[in-house]
Amino acid sequence: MAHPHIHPFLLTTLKLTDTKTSIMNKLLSSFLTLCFLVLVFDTPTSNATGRNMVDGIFLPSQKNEQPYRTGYHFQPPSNWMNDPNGPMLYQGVYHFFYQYNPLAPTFGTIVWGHAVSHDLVNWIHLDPAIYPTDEPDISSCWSGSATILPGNLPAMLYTGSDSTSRQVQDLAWPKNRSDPFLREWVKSTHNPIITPPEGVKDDCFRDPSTAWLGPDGLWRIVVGGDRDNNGMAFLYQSPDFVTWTRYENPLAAADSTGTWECPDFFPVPLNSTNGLDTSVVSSGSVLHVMKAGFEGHDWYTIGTYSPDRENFLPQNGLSLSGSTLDLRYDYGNFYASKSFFDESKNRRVLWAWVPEKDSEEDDIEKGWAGLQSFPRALWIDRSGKQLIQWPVEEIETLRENEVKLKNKRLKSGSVVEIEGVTASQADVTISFKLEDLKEAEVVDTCSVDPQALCTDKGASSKGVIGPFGVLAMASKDLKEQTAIFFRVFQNQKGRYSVLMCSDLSRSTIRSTIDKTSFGAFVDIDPRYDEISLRNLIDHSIIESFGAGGKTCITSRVYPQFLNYEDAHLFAFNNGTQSVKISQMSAWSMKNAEFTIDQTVKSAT
Ligand SMILES: OC[C@H]1O[C@@](CO)(OC[C@@]2(OC[C@@]3(O[C@H]4O[C@H](CO)[C@@H](O)[C@H](O)[C@H]4O)O[C@H](CO)[C@@H](O)[C@@H]3O)O[C@H](CO)[C@@H](O)[C@@H]2O)[C@@H](O)[C@@H]1O
Repeated sequence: MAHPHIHPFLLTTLKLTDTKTSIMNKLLSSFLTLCFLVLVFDTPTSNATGRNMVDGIFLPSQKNEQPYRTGYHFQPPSNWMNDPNGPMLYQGVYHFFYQYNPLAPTFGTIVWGHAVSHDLVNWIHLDPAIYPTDEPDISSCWSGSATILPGNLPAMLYTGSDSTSRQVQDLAWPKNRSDPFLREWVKSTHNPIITPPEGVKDDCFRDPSTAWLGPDGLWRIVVGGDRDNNGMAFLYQSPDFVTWTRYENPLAAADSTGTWECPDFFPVPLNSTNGLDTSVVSSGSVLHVMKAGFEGHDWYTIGTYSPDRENFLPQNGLSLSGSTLDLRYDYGNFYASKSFFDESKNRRVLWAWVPEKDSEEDDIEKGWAGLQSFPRALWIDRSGKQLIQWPVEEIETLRENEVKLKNKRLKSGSVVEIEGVTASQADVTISFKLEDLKEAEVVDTCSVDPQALCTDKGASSKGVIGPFGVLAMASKDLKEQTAIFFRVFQNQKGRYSVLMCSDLSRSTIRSTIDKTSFGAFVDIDPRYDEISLRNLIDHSIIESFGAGGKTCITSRVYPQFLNYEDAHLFAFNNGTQSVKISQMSAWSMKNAEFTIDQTVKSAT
């Protein structure tokens, strides 16, 4: 089916009239809804999505038709998706919005896709919630965040790209608060509520955060941007959510990072895995996290926020910058993340965009691009120095057919198949016990880049203690394999370091794929701690969690073998010293349900 094109329509119409007539809004609204419905309901036979649909439920793709679509990671039925937006819990329903181009599997005019869930696992797709209608967002509705105001009123702040591509901040409200799915949204008549500050380029000012309420009763938000290429989180305050005043100093900044995208700022309690409402202030037992996206990664630092002085002091005293700060949520493909406080389970939940690593031509061919990470709970490590991330517990409802292993020695050079699991859609936890560390290879780990070390010493490069780990999404003959592994080093003073790698160099024999490997150190002492690894494998995505979520690496993989019954899973050890699998549990994962809301269906 030829996809209708929206851009000329939108742009010409708005340039000609440049007004806010309700007729035009209705026309645009109907047109966008129609485009969405046409695309969504084209899916049963469409090769673009590879999904069949019965009674509004997407069934797994025909075997081999769409090998890279996921079984339990969120994605829309088709087309382009990037950042997660405005996640929240409202009347017991989880809402997830996302940057979405309903018209093509490539970046374009962006609307807010919308889906709801009762468990963060199974999702109901709704019509797009926010889309270009008026001058303050006529070119696109970009990223933003939800805040639940007193009286249980959700407010959505987002970036509008106007007709001159100026980035402004806009506000939208639900049209009908008694609808728990909040299907329709209306824009504030005050839009734009914030315009770029003087000295900030029009296209370097975006992505408002969730607001927090200061002890003085004023709301605060941060907005990402830069001045002269120095990235920063501009800080604003408001008494009413409509009138916003900027503080002179940004809440955080770093030199030469370029524009900060999607800043997130939230409190974390010490010595607890719980989350906190965004308005809780720092105290002896509460610290704050500042996160920003730049240079293609999400960076964070932990520190103390003083609302009275209106400043944030990173605990390590360094500025938030890629060159000086080594804290990242994830060391693979994981960007533009956003968290929200889930009061039903007292936890903070994190989402992130996991971009494609194939070519744009490949995306056009498959009819879609972009995944979301599986929602992760996030809390501060006992050390107080870093965050821990772990898939939300609801994921366990998808597990079936557990396969276990205990006290299995992996001799040097061994490759052991883990049989009995659906290797293309699995949840695998494994713990390694090391016995003798004295012979660990000597490397000056302080001066070495872990990603470069992983690239240099991939899974096939023999070591002493490691590489050991798993080979996921592997073909039977191992010509294609993604190795997620550890390798232990010591420095001249005998201090041990554990390197975690995702070696993508042999993940596919296809040539159009970016096969850059990833790596990071894991902050554990292998003399006392076993080394654990969890992998969420889902066709073209592998989310890897080292040491209980201390180090996370998300990878995209596109093996050439097309029959997913041909995917295999192995444990391996390519070090000269043997290692022991103290325990392993692997589950096949059922498909999550992705359905279409009845109102969308009946509207056709
Ligand atoms: O949807 C807009 C919102 O998304 C954010 C954060 O993701 O801005 C993204 C941005 O560029 C999207 C774009 O790719 C470029 O940026 C990516 C990440 O920032 C890079 O990974 C990529 O290499 C860059 O090319 O995605 C398309 C294809 O990848 C490409 O055409 C886009 O440029 O959107 C803005 C407009 O393009 C640009 O300024 C941003 O970097 C968030 O900040 C927005 O609210």
